[in-house]
Amino acid sequence: MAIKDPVQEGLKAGWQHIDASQLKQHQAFEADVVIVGTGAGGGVAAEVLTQAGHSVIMVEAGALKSSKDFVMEERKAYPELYQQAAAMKTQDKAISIFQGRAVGGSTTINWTTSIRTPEPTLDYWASEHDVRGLSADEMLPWFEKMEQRLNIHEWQYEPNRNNLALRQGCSALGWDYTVIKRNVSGCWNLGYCGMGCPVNAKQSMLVTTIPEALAGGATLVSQAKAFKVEYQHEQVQAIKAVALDESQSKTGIELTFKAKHFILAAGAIHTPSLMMRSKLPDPHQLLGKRTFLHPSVLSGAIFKDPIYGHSGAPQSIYSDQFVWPDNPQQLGYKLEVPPIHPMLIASKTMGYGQSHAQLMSDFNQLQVTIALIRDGFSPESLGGQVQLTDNGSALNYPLTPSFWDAARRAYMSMAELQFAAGAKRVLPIHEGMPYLKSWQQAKTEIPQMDLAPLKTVVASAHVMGGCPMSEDVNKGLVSSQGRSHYIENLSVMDGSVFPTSLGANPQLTIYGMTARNATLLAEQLGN
Ligand SMILES: Cc1cc2nc3c(=O)[nH]c(=O)nc-3n(C[C@H](O)[C@H](O)[C@H](O)COP(=O)(O)OP(=O)(O)OC[C@H]3O[C@@H](n4cnc5c(N)ncnc54)[C@H](O)[C@@H]3O)c2cc1C
Repeated sequence: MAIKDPVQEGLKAGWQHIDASQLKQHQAFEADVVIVGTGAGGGVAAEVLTQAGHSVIMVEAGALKSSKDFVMEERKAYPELYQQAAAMKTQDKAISIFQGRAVGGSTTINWTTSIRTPEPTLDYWASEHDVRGLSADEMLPWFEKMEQRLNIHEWQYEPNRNNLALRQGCSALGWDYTVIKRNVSGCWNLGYCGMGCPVNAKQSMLVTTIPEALAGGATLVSQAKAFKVEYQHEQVQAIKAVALDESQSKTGIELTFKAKHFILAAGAIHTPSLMMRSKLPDPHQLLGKRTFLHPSVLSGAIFKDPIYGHSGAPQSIYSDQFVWPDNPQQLGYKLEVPPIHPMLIASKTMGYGQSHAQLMSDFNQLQVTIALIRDGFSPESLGGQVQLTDNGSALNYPLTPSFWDAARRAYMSMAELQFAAGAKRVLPIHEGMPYLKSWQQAKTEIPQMDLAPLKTVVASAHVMGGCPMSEDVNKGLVSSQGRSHYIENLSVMDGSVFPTSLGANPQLTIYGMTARNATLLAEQLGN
């Protein structure tokens, strides 16, 4: 069956796409609006502004790939579509970070879970961070608009066995669980969303908003990495970028982008580091601080029957049983499962030699539950700080006692859940931890675990914050509409504007907020 490939079709139809790796001369570009980054924020902003009649240029460091390149192989997907070939880590190497680097950004490789911003999070932003206009009622039409645009619906089919175990455990224990809404259309239930959707069912930016913007006359410049925002008298004059080749090396070609208005949408870590490198005003020293990760701990479980966690929609059930604990000083955590692919699991689990070989030989029976810890809601949870390095940036994210307290509670919950779902053995993913044979044993062993950076496996696919929004300049660099407090013609529209993490997967929050903010910007810019 022939797969419809909107990217190849668009290119044939004459989209304005410039692959900067092929340029032989320095070049200058000009439009009404220049957008840096084409992920959840950049993609939506490009569509909204183009539809409002503005000329738009999208500048993207990654390459333009399409379903013909998505061949369901980790060895190809990670180097081609992920930041640092999916091996990115925090400065002390204690947390693995997954982020996209391709046209479509992280949406090209994400797992399609689509959740509105939890109401307590929006309330907290209003009360503690002076965010205005983003209450649940005010955001409702924007979520509805994006849910319709990206075909976001509850997953109609039986969960794969990895997710089923999460549901069974919750049912057995009487815990809350929810069927996940996904942004897919005609999904084949393959399970390879994280390697780029080979059948274009995932309604990522790559096949929705970016094609719409390009069909409406926008220009896409791929393999072009912005390195400097030049400004004078509270106005951005230009953004400078370098062309990159396939191996991410600079080709020596420089690009200059001029516009009436500039939008930074390079994602958390990268938007703040671009702003830091450009020495944009930051009188209250906020830039790059309060970068959040939903740092996640993992629990493996071996079942008698195969789980085949690589196959089927990667996420279709979550549990919010523990996200909002009664004690507000405690960090809460959301329970989900990840897709289980061999390289991902081999590199994100512990052990070596026999113990690792044993784990990998049980691969098809392996169920994995993750607990995403909701960071940023208390003085004990300040997140990380982006720091510039000689060749880029790094995130310094200290794991604090309040994180370890949540991690230990999360290991307990996950083990209880997995045994309740019928697991034969449970393995908290932590250096030296033996398989636990019963919930009784887990209750004895988990409180003794010597949790520590590099011993405990911690990972994140949700990078947020670092350029917070607030109406109070002491707390935010941009307004609740994403407009810079200091530079008149600069906005930020991506996950970096979150004042805290969310307690939910971030893509729909970014879609909804950007739809709102880009619509307001389009009005402000006039026709
Ligand atoms: C493996 C994985 C699974 C995920 N699963 C889910 C999920 O199921 N549900 C969910 O809600 N969220 C999920 N997420 C997270 C979600 O996709 C992101 O939170 C969201 O896409 C972030 O949007 P953004 O616009 O902030 O940045 P991104 O989508 O990351 O886009 C930023 C873009 O900017 C580009 N860029 C960076 N620096 C520069 C520069 N200097 N010049 C030019 N371009 C630049 C990058 O290459 C990238 O393409 C997942 C993420 C990953 C990595």
